[in-house]
Amino acid sequence: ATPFAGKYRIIDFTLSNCVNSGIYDVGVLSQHQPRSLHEHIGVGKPWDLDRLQGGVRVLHPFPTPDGGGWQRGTADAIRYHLDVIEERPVDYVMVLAGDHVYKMDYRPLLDLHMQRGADITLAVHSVPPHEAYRYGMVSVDGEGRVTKFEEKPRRTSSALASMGVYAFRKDYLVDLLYRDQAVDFGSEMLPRIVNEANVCAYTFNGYWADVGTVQAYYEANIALLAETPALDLYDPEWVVRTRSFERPAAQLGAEARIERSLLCDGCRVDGHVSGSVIGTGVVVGADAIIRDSVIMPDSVIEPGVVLDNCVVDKQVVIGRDCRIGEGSIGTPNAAQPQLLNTGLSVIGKAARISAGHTIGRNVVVTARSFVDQDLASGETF
Ligand SMILES: Nc1ncnc2c1ncn2[C@@H]1O[C@H](COP(=O)(O)OP(=O)(O)O[C@H]2O[C@H](CO)[C@@H](O)[C@H](O)[C@H]2O)[C@@H](O)[C@H]1O
Repeated sequence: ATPFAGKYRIIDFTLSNCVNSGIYDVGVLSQHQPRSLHEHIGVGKPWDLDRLQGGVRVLHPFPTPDGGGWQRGTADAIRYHLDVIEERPVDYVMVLAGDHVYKMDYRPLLDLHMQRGADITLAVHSVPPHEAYRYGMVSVDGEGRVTKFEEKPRRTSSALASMGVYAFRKDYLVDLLYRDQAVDFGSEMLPRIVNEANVCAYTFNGYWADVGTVQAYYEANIALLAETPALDLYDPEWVVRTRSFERPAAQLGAEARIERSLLCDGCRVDGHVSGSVIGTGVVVGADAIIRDSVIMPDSVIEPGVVLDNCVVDKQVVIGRDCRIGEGSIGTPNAAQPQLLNTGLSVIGKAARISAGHTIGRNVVVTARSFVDQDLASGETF
């Protein structure tokens, strides 16, 4: 449910792909902090998923008599709710990641899956060699059959990443989850079952970003500011739907300057914004400067603040004249290895930073904290 591109949530992309592909029966598996996901999805109205038959439902983990209650991976999460799948009169089930930004019609993938009579069809996307360590890497024979699956290899000769988008024959999925107690598709099941099952690959060439790290999240937001972004959010043929609240138009003061940025409804800007994504309802005070940053909805940047290379979560207040994102880019953040050397500073949800402080790069301020001091590059507060 993390905001993306100022007015969307990341889950909107997958839900919109479903309905734009004619899939109207969707379960959303949640685990961590499900409340905002629940509030966002509600009964599914924005996606036309508020239905008596099918529609969308959020599926939680629950305690079981044998001590279960916490899903240990993607396969385990589906095993918990297997009865929901079993009771459906369908032949095919798609399993989709919820933290990806992409516009994909799943129908050609399903067509291929049916034509080939596959047990599983994996959507694959080419990635550069230095990113292979983040993905399940797939080798495919001349007929499109997956011959090898290596989860997050250090080295590989394959350039095709599994997108974490799977089509299953329902009977195969149900049987697999009963007989195989592995908890994760990518790290445990797929490397094994490519040898015994009919696993096919479907190549997707469109824009696709797994935004599961802060760096990838930031880059995917900033990529929207290109003259012709790879991800077109203005395409009337593929509308990305979201739950939006009625907000007044964005308002710019007499001294405001905005360049190469996205500005959402309900904003009030009096300062200078460049190369940034400014979410719904954000306030940018006079003489504030925001550069190359992502500001999520309803945060307040008070007058005179300077922000560089920041990701600011929702409902944050940054007090007057603070300077964030200064100093050496290379100072590593020991507690947050994924931020190492990215140079980004991250301010967590509803944090308060009192006036006049200087905060360096690679800094993480955790959600709801109150910062009343300077923070050097690489610190976590
Ligand atoms: N217990 C749980 N309950 C509900 N949802 C859960 C869950 N555990 C994970 N998920 C969701 O499943 C998706 C993928 O999960 P992970 O983050 O564990 O895998 P990762 O992205 O590292 O690799 C995976 O995705 C990449 C593509 O991004 C593939 O290349 C790789 O093979 C594959 O393992 C995410 O949307 C995540 O939120």
